Amino acid sequence: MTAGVKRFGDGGQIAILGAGSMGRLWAALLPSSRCGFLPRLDSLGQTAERSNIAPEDGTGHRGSFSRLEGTPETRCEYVLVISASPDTGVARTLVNLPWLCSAADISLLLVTTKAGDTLSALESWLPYIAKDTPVVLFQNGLGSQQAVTERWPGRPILAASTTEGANRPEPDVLVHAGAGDTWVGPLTDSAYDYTESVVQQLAQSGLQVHTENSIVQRLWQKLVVNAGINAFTALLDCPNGAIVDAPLYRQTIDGLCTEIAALLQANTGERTAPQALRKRIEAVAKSTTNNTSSMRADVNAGRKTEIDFINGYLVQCGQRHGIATPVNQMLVQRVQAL
Ligand SMILES: NC(=O)C1=CN([C@@H]2O[C@H](COP(=O)(O)OP(=O)(O)OC[C@H]3O[C@@H](n4cnc5c(N)ncnc54)[C@H](OP(=O)(O)O)[C@@H]3O)[C@@H](O)[C@H]2O)C=CC1
Ligand SMILES: CC(C)(CO)C(=O)C(=O)O
Repeated sequence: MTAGVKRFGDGGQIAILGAGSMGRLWAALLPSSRCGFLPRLDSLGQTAERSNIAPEDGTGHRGSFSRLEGTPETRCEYVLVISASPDTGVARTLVNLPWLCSAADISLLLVTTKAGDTLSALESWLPYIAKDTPVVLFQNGLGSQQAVTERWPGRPILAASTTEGANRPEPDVLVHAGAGDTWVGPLTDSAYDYTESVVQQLAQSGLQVHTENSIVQRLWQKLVVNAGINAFTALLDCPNGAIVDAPLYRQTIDGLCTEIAALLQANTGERTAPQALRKRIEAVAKSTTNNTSSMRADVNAGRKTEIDFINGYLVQCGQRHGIATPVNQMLVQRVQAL
């Protein structure tokens, strides 16, 4: 592996695939002259059929995106509400960014779809994007990242793990609800040389962005917390802090942490006692006591949850390593039944 820092077109476009809460947050804070959203190609089927032009078979270097030729540029407008800083109070800014009609000039791709949508969203766009364009995956949980790197092992693919919090109380309002940290690191071999440059570019947002060469380890740390909080909040329909007193949680958390400790060791080599994991989960539940978790929000809005990439991923790991995961299985089944 070479140790150099790869420069890539700093003047190129930063394209965001997934114009939801996370995508809109980064888009609003990165330099606006360089940012735009990639539309859903599935919703543009008619345009694609009419143009009748196929992508350059996997070379991705064609420099233009024929499918959307003739499509007028449309804009995505929303209000960014920053309630993250107790010092500055609430600030509002109008954001107006393009839906991109061309993939020609993309020098960095941020993927902010939900975990379950990531592979198909990338399947539709990557054939048009240059093969040396770094792709940063922002999904929570694990499993979707591996699916992407197995599908495109030669591309520079990175992952981000973030504790930023964003939500959309209304379609055209994006609330930056909690300032946090974002760690970015390489998943594929060719991504190593891009990491510093990607971190520098993301840091232009003003958010705290750090290089993390052990990004999978970092994703596991977040997975542990999500596995111990999200499903309980969805099943109990309560804010994060309320789970710790609920009988369902109190009766199953030690069993859950025993499963996670064994899986953590089998997958990453990290040895952490189940009690320490429980402490970590409860510290986050208490520090985010009034939060509605993403899974509770998804269930209440009738959306598909990310359970398959959180407790469901742990069940799959258990099957691979011969580790029993009855509590994780119970949580997956019960959330799926909601
Ligand atoms: N929000 C947060 O605070 C945090 C989120 N994360 C993680 O970030 C990821 C995104 O979360 P979040 O932003 O909240 O989710 P959202 O549901 O708000 O956004 C996902 C977006 O992806 C779009 N999308 C889905 N499929 C496609 C496709 N094929 N092509 C183009 N766009 C597509 C959706 O479009 P449509 O609206 O049309 O369905 C939606 O706008 C998740 O994995 C989440 O766990 C991590 C930390 C914090
Ligand atoms: C840490 C936690 C539980 C905060 O709400 C989260 O990441 C989520 O809701 O998905």
